[in-house]
Amino acid sequence: MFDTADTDTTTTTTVIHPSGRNTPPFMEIRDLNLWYGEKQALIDVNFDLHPGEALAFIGPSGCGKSTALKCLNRMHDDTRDVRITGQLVLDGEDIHHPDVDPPLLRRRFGWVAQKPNPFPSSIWNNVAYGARLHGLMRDKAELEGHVETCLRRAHLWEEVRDDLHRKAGTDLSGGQQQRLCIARALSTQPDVLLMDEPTGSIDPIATAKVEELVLELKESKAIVIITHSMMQARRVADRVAYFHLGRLLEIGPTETMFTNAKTREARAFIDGQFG
Ligand SMILES: Nc1ncnc2c1ncn2[C@@H]1O[C@H](COP(=O)(O)OP(=O)(O)OP(=O)(O)O)[C@@H](O)[C@H]1O
Repeated sequence: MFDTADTDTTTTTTVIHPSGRNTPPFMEIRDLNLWYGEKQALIDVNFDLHPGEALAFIGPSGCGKSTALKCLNRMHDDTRDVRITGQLVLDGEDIHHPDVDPPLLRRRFGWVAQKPNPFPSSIWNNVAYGARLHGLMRDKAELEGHVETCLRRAHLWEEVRDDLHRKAGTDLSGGQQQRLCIARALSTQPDVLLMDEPTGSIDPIATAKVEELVLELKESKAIVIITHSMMQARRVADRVAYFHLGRLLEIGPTETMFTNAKTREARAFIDGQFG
C-alpha cells in the first residue's frame, strides 16, 4: 500500500520523558522478533518503557499491537509454535533468562483485557486473589485494607462497599466490571499496567472513567495501552507507538505524533485514511 523507501523508521535508544523527567527506562525492548509458526508477526521492534508514562500502541488491525503487548510479561509462554528473538531487559536482565521466575515476573505487570473478565466470585475475592496468591499481605486486616485501597484507586469503592461479599464481580455493570478488573490488576502491586483496548466494550461514560484512571495511575506506574481511538490516545498517552505490518514504524511524544509524524503511514493512519 505504501512506498516505504523514504520512511524514517524511528527506534528509541534514548528517550527524554515527555514530562521532562529524565528517568532511566523501566524496560528496554531490543530487536524483538516473533513468529507464530512460519508467520512473522513482529519484526525488529525497539522501544523503551519509562516509569510514570502512558504509552499507547496504535496501528491497523493485525499489525502486531497485542502480540507486542503480550511479549512484555511473557504471555506467549503457553502459546504453541511461538518463537521469540531479541531482548526484553528488565532490571538489567532479559526476562527470558532461566533465572527469571515467570509468575514473579507477571506479578509486576497488571493485565486489563478488552472485555471485562471478573472471576465468578465475590467482588472481594476478585481483588484479594492476586495479593493472596503472592502472599503480599501479612494478615487479614492488612488484606482488608488492601482490597479497599485497590477499589478506591479504581474509583469503585463507593459503589460496591456494601456488597463486597454479597455480590459477584459478574453481577456488576460492564463499566463497573472493567474498573473491578483494574482493581484486581492493582492487587499484585504491579509496576506496569498492560491494557489491551480496555474501553473497547464499554459505554462512553464508563470509558471516561477508565481514562481518568489511566491518567491517575500513570503517575505511579508505567502504562501501555492499546487503543483504536485516536482521541483516546491523544487524551491519555504521553507517547504513541505506531505499528505497521509487524514493525514499530514510529514512536514519539503524543503531540508530535499527532501533528508532525515523520512516516507517511503514521500520518495517514492518524488522519483516518485507513484502519
Ligand atoms: N495465536 C496466534 N497464532 C497465529 N497467528 C496469530 C496469533 N495471534 C495473532 N496472530 C497473527 O499475528 C498478527 C498480529 O496480530 P495481533 O493480534 O498482534 O494484531 P493487533 O494489531 O493487535 O490487531 P487488532 O487491532 O485487530 O487486535 C496478525 O496477522 C494475526 O493474525
